[in-house]
Amino acid sequence: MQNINPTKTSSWNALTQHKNDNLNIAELFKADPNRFEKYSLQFEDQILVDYSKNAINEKTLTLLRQLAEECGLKSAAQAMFSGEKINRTEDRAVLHTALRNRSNTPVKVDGKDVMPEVNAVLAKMKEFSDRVISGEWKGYTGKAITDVINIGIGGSDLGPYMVTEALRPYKNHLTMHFVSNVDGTHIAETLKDLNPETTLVLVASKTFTTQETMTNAHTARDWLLNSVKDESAVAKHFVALSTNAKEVAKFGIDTANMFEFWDWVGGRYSLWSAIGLSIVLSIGFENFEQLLEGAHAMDKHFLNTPIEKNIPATLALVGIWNNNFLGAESEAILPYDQYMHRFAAYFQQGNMESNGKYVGRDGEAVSYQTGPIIWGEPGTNGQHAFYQLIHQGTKLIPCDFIAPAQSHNQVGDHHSKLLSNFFAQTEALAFGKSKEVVEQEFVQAGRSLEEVAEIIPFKVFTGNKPTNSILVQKITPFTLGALIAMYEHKIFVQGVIFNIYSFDQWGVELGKQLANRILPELENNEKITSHDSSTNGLINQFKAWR
Ligand SMILES: O=P(O)(O)OC[C@H]1O[C@](O)(CO)[C@@H](O)[C@@H]1O
Repeated sequence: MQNINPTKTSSWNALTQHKNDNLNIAELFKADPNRFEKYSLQFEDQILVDYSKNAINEKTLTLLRQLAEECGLKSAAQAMFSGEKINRTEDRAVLHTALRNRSNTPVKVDGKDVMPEVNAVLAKMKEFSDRVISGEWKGYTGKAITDVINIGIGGSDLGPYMVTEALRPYKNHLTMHFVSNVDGTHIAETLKDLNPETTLVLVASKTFTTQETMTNAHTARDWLLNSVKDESAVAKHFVALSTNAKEVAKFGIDTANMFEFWDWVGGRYSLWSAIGLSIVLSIGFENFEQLLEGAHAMDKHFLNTPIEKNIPATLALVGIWNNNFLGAESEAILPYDQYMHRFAAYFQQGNMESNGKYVGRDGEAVSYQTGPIIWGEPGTNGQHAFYQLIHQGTKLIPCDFIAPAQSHNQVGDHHSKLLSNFFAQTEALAFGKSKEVVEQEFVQAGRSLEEVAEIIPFKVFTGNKPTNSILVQKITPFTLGALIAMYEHKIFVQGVIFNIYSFDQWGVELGKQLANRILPELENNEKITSHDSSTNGLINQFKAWR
């Protein structure tokens, strides 16, 4: 991938000037009755992306598209899809798109087509999951599996957990559990009600060396062996999802029970790989295939659609406008769908671990903002918690509102009420409420303006808060796959323009290193003096109190 400092492009300069036009969303709507038609896009007649409620006009979009071109977006996308080693700092290709390459066209890494291996692992996942779901796979004492625990963290947890929750309406009889935290409470609370004879444990770890996961996996293994007291039981109750056969064997899992993936799958992009086995066990292989199909359809859209109609690219560019020119520091993802309650958490890792970088592709510190802070919660819960600040605070927080038109649970008028909130919020954020309207409302309520003069300012909403509305016909495996891929590509486009390496994560290493240094210091009662005074003080107080 090329090394292009975005701030040195002519479009960046022009965008900086254009910011001074101080676009106002309400005025833009007043001036153009066709704004929705112009600034909304449809995907396969199932996903509508309305980005019209942003402070953008034709000039903004033209300049942003020019920026993408000047930063080499097209060739970068080709490079990723064709297996070039765009993850330079780890010398790896980035091919989560190959995992869902339903067209099965060859994709080469170092001259070797990866598709036969991808298909072989998918076939193994199908065969295994069919046996577990049907009850043919028996535990050590001959009983069928009733519960599955996925032990993993980060990308080996967030993706599978988010998807199994989002697709709960498709799930079968198996009960899924996800254990990620090294806090013993997580595994203890999970194992408390489970029967080892009917529990299957998936140890999900790309590296198979992650402290949290390996600690939880050993605890689960001890729990099983305490109950059945025969090492051979492990083969019936433990499988590994990993790239590291050597460590899997060391742990005691037969590599026949290992579902492989490869170093060209980034952890936070791995739910499409063997890491998705918990998804397959939860909703069946055919539904998992639909998830892959949806993502593949979005991949093709991203790769082949001109930038004017390209959904991930458009969302990325509008995001850059808000982040780099209007000064927004964060972005909220707000699903109006209870099943999608982990969607924001999933893309917190997806986006922040990818684009939370301060060093550009030239090895120098960048002089501009890179990835935004991602946060969010499901719809109306957020309204009663943090929306106050989005509406009337001093910070600009662009929001993505996501909602299904059809609910999986048609309970009374719940869905109309939910969606009325979904529509109302973006309208309120964009258009606000002027002083005149506040006064009018008081007058209509029979109050005199003198009497209420003091409180009027507090009731004014300035509006002009940017939002995207993403309306999905129904959350199905296919549309969910497409939605996830849409956000993945948005992150990719932004990383290209930020001129950073989006697929490494060196920033998580220092904390891990220091924790490994501190761990032995906690194993005795000696006073610690090897750190700064704060860290020494905290460790010593911990030792006194434990
Ligand atoms: O799958 P593994 O190797 O256990 O890693 C888990 C997570 O840890 C990280 O490396 C960050 O600590 C993530 O990128 C990854 O998703």
